Formats: sequence, C-alpha cells, structure tokens
Amino acid sequence: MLKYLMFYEDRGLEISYAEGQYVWDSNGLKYIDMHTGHGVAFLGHRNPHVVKALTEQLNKVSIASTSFRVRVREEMLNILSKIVPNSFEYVYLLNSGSEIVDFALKVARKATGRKKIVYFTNSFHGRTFGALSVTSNIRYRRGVEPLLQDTYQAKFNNVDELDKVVDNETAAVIVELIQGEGGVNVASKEFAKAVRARTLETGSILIIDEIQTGFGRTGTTWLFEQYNIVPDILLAGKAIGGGFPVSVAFLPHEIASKLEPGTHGSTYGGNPLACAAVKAATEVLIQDSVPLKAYDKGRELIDLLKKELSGHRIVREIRGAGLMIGIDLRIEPTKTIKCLQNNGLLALKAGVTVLRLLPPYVINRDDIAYAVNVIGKCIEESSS
Ligand SMILES: Cc1ncc(COP(=O)(O)O)c(C=O)c1O
Repeated sequence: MLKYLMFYEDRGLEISYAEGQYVWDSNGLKYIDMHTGHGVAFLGHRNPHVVKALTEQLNKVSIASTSFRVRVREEMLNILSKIVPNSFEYVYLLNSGSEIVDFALKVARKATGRKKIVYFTNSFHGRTFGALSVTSNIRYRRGVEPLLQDTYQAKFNNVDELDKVVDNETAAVIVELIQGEGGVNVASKEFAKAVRARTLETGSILIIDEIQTGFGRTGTTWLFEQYNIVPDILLAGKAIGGGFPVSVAFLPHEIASKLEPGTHGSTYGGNPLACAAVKAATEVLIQDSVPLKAYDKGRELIDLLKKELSGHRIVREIRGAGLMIGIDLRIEPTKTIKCLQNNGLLALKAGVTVLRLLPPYVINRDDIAYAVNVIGKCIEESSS
C-alpha cells in the first residue's frame, strides 16, 4: 500500500462532505470551516454557480491548449476586465500560486533586463524554487539552497530601508499587503506608498501578491485598493477559481509587449475548465457583492473577537482585514487549533504564534457567534 508523502501535519480528520461554510467528517460531525483549504473555498464549498459552470464546461470541452481559441476564455477575459484597473491589459493563467509567482519573477527579469529581486521579511510566496527564493522562512529554504541568485530580503514595514535596497538595478519588488502565512502582518499605509514610490523612481516592477488577500477576502476586490496604489503585476490564486486550482497574473501592455513566444508555457495553464471556474467565480463576486459582505461580516467577527478576547493574558493582538483575521497569541497556537477542531471549528496557524481565520464569505451570524464563543473557550483552555 502506498503512503501519501506528508509535508503538512495530519489533522486526524477525514472530510467526507463539504457545502458552503461547513464540512462534515466521516462520523457525520459538522465543522464551521475557517481553514477552507488554505483560503481556497472563500466562495463557499461547492459554490453552486461555480459547480454548474464547471459541469457544463466538462460536458463541452475540458481541455484545449491556448494555441486554440475557446469561447469560455473570451468570456472570462470579458468579466475579469470589470474587476481590475484599466492599466491591466493582459491576463495569464497557471495552476497554483507558486507557479504564478515564478512566472511574475521571470517576466520582471525579462521585461527590465535586470536581475535583482527584492522581497520582505516574513513573506510567503510559495515553495517552487522561484517562489521559495522570495519566501523568507528559513525552515522552508534549509537544505535546498542555492535558490535564485540576486534576491534580497528587506524589512517588512520599514520605510527607511527601501531607498537603500531598491535601486536602479532592481527588476522587481514582490510584496503581500497582508502577509498571510507569515503571521497576518498588515502593511502600513506609509510602507505600501513608499514601496510604490520607490519602484516607480527606480523603474522596478512592483508585484503585489494577492493570492491570499485578493478576490474580495479583505473587504475590497483587491487589497491594494485600500492603499490607493496600483501594482505593475497583480497576482491572484486560491479564491479566484471558486475551488478549482488556478492562478492568475494581470499585466499591463508595457510589460506584456516585452515578452515573446516561448518566454513561458504550461500544459494546463488557461485550460477551459479553469477559465469556466474563474468566469463563474467572478460572476459570483460581482453579483453577490462578495467584497462588501466580506467587509461587513469581517467587521462583525473582529469586533466580537475583540470584545471576547481583548485584555486576555495570552492574546497579544487581533488584526487583519475583512475575512482574513489573525489572533496573535503569547503561545504557539497548535493546542488551541486542536481544541477548536474538537469543538467544531477548523482554523489554521500563521507565523509562529498566530491563530489564522480564513472563513468563506457565506458565513452567517450564528456561525460567527458560535466561532467567537469556541475561540474564547479554547484560548482560555490553552492558557491554563
Ligand atoms: C500570498 C501567497 N502567495 C503564494 C502562495 C503559494 O500558493 P500555492 O500554494 O497555490 O502554490 C500562497 C499560499 O499560501 C500565498 O498565501
């Protein structure tokens, strides 16, 4: 019997059914899902509109290289153009977040003719060689180096350092405006503005990785909107496929025009199923005012959490935006996460001490009240 190679800890749970904001285990026990497969099921598990679109597409044409035109790709482009600024004229699809990060790094070097890439402390951009080269966590890098050359780590939220690190030889700066994996660390307005200003000054490409923050989760379609900046390359993943594995890069003409055939390619990238999923997910995003709902429900969740937990001896801070929330503890959160699971709530860890909540936008008032109650109880239990 083969064994699955495990890199994540086994949570001791077999999920046998999922719908909306809930999953059920093989014993029929129900859980509120704030793990959502690392944030993927933001539109709810098996979102009916996405499932319908995928089923219809499966029954029409499920695979065709991008050498061939398929109508669903055109339809996807049409609707995607409604959710990004006009400066983006091109879209490229791959299959995972790490792949689209690698692609963006390649594009930045190719388009600028420069080599240097700047990333930040506590960043997470994925685990392929390229993405790992701009991911700060030493634990993920150890034993597989050397990674990409000419990558430089700067301090997140440190404005003063930017002028020194980002220079006229910098091809790209890659940043998450809220660092997900790294601890739900929120970029300051000042820092984001300074990163944008310095990249413009030096002719470097600003890549904003919204694989976790984007597609409505943080209360606006894109988090960069809240900072009044626009990146040169925007990366999306996770939620944008409504559960289907797909990642998306948005690029302006100025960058796309510097790329030639053969610069990149992918067997699966941009396949009709992925296009159908992205199209349907975007329809849901627009028609159901997903960002607004994420904003309102996130406000309610964070307010109640603050009421329940503020001043608790092991709670350092509660932070985030919309439905991307981190509860920074004075302890490692594994025990708390286990307790939550035993009480019907799935959550995940971020950084070293942060309990991370990535609920779907379909979460309701009762779910929120239940979750806050259980979180309070489990934090109390973990602190004794
Ligand atoms: C901000 C960010 N970038 C990139 C990735 C990598 O995505 P994937 O796991 O789909 O390769 C992740 C995954 O957690 C992420 O949160």
